[in-house]
Amino acid sequence: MNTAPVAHAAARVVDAVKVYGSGDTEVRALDGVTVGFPAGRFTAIMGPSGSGKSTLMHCAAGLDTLTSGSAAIGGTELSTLDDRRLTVLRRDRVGFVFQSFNLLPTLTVAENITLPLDLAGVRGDTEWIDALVDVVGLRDRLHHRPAELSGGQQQRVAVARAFAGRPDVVFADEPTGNLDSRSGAEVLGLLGRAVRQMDRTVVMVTHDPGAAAHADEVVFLADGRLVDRMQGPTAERVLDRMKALDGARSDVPDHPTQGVPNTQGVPNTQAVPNTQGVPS
Ligand SMILES: Nc1ncnc2c1ncn2[C@@H]1O[C@H](COP(=O)(O)OP(=O)(O)OP(=O)(O)O)[C@@H](O)[C@H]1O
Repeated sequence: MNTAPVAHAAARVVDAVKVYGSGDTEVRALDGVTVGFPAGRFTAIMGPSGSGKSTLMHCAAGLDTLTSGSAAIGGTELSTLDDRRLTVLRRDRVGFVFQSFNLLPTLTVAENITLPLDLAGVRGDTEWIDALVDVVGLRDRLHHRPAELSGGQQQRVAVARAFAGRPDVVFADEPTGNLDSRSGAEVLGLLGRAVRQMDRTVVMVTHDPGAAAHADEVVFLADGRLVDRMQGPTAERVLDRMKALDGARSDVPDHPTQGVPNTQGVPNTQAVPNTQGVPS
């Protein structure tokens, strides 16, 4: 498996290690992950519960720091930034979409979309924002407040807000977790369109093979390690891969040195399970 950083990565981590706690309570959430998220692509991060997906996303996005290794956004090493510069980088160069929408209830749809720009004191590119409003299909809702919208519409506002400042990369953490399947598919379609039609970059954590199938590529984590990458995923292939990872994990107590089965025929050099940090 090729784990070298991608040349034109919008974001990447190299030899990423994240350890929570110490001594008996130590959890090695990331155990030497090297992965690049290519610019202009939609990448999904999948893996069993507790495999380190959220930790990887948070560290790659500058929301949390690594214990060792490095993380970069668009060529800027995050470890070289003090807190103020890191805050500015997150504000100006990273967009976020969370499961819980995180809209401000007192602001209108239009105000929520431009909030990051308003906080930064910049006007933003009005043509770009206008185009975004059409892409997310909210033109007739611009003066509504979040409570007057469906969950799917609220998440579409959050998607528009994430892209409003043309960030280097948008990180989405289970963006369809609170949506019914139809609204979820709409939001995933939007993320895909933003990447393919508007040349954006998206990195999405998901549990859902159907959601991952909207991505260009899926990276799989198991026990804090990168164990596989899949180009052009389908829900069926992702599901098969996840079943293999889950099966491997349940084998861990009996076979502590056994690697994760690899159904893709890809050499699997990093697949020794980490028995630390695996929730029961
Ligand atoms: N703040 C924390 N303190 C201690 N341990 C943590 C902390 N955050 C995460 N962990 C542990 O790190 C490991 C990876 O957690 P993480 O949330 O990244 O996994 P995940 O793949 O996103 O899981 P899920 O799919 O269940 O959301 C788990 O064993 C988890 O219990």
